Amino acid sequence: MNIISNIKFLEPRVSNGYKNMYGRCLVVGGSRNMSGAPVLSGKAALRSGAGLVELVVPEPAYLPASSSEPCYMVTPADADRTGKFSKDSVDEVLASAEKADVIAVGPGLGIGENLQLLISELIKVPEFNIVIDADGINNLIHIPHWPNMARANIILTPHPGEMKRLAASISMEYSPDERLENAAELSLESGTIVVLKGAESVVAFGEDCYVNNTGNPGMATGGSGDVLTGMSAALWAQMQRNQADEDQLRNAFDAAILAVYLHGAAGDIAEDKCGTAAMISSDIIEALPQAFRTNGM
Ligand SMILES: NC(=O)C1=CN([C@@H]2O[C@H](COP(=O)(O)OP(=O)(O)OC[C@H]3O[C@@H](n4cnc5c(N)ncnc54)[C@H](O)[C@@H]3O)[C@@H](O)[C@H]2O)[C@@H](O)CC1
Ligand SMILES: Nc1ncnc2c1ncn2[C@@H]1O[C@H](COP(=O)(O)OP(=O)(O)O)[C@@H](O)[C@H]1O
Repeated sequence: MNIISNIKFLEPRVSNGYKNMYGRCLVVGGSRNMSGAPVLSGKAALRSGAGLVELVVPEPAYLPASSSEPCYMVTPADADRTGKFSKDSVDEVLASAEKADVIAVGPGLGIGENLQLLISELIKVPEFNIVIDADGINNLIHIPHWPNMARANIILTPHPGEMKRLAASISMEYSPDERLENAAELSLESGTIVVLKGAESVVAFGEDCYVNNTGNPGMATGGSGDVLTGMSAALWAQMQRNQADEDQLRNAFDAAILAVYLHGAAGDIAEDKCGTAAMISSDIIEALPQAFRTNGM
């Protein structure tokens, strides 16, 4: 195991920079009763510097998502009777995905066969860079032999409950107390970057592991993982644009480390302002500008 402590920050923007230089992020998520989750991811992606952010959500989530923030674009897609993405929506989502530098999939998606089809179509595409979180993970585990099927570059961001399910899906031993070992093994077995969330989140790229020291228990509130998802996508989009390095998984690793660090730093700023009990996920997004500025970005 190699413990990594180096954090790569974003390069300063060039004076003649324009939005396309800073990456286009797509958030694929939402359902009738979880329209807030992709909104949190989309807002966090904007506040983390993505040049363009698009949300694609099933039709019942379109109005709440589009009225929550004017700075991202929202595309409605076909929904089934339960208010989740339908089978017909898969091609609509793929059309948006082809335009994106990084795709974040999962927040508020729900679980079902159509969603498993959607995820399997996304992970098959070698050119795609994908952050898979929340119900993205809860669907991924139902796709037989998913690590063999995956050709895209992938960051997985499980909380400990999701980590346990991911481990079971590939017949991997799981022990809640061995966080570094679990994250490293899942990364090696699946060829993905793994962010195992919780106090002292672990980011693993095979045997290379980073252990985070920012954040606090006030972040144990609904939606704070959705914020991290949007941040990871935005930082990855900017890092791939700013580096000649073609190794997308290395870029993804650097982006995931920076995202986890800044997410915790913003959580600490929100805690100073609100306290641990009263803070909510939106407070973490509000604290992002200060977290970026404190770190010279
Ligand atoms: N405003 C919204 O629309 C929100 C939507 N959300 C969405 O709700 C969906 C379900 O996410 P959940 O995480 O609630 O559901 P999950 O079913 O993934 O997780 C809940 C279960 O997992 C286990 N678990 C969760 N966190 C754990 C931890 N830290 N340690 C150990 N076990 C743990 C527990 O057994 C728990 O009952 C996702 O799509 C998510 O994006 C949530 O993020 C909350 C906010
Ligand atoms: N005690 C804690 N200390 C530091 N960070 C925490 C703590 N509790 C939760 N977090 C962070 O908050 C986020 C919670 O994510 P997650 O469990 O996916 O929530 P949700 O599904 O509601 O969005 C993770 O990034 C996690 O690392």
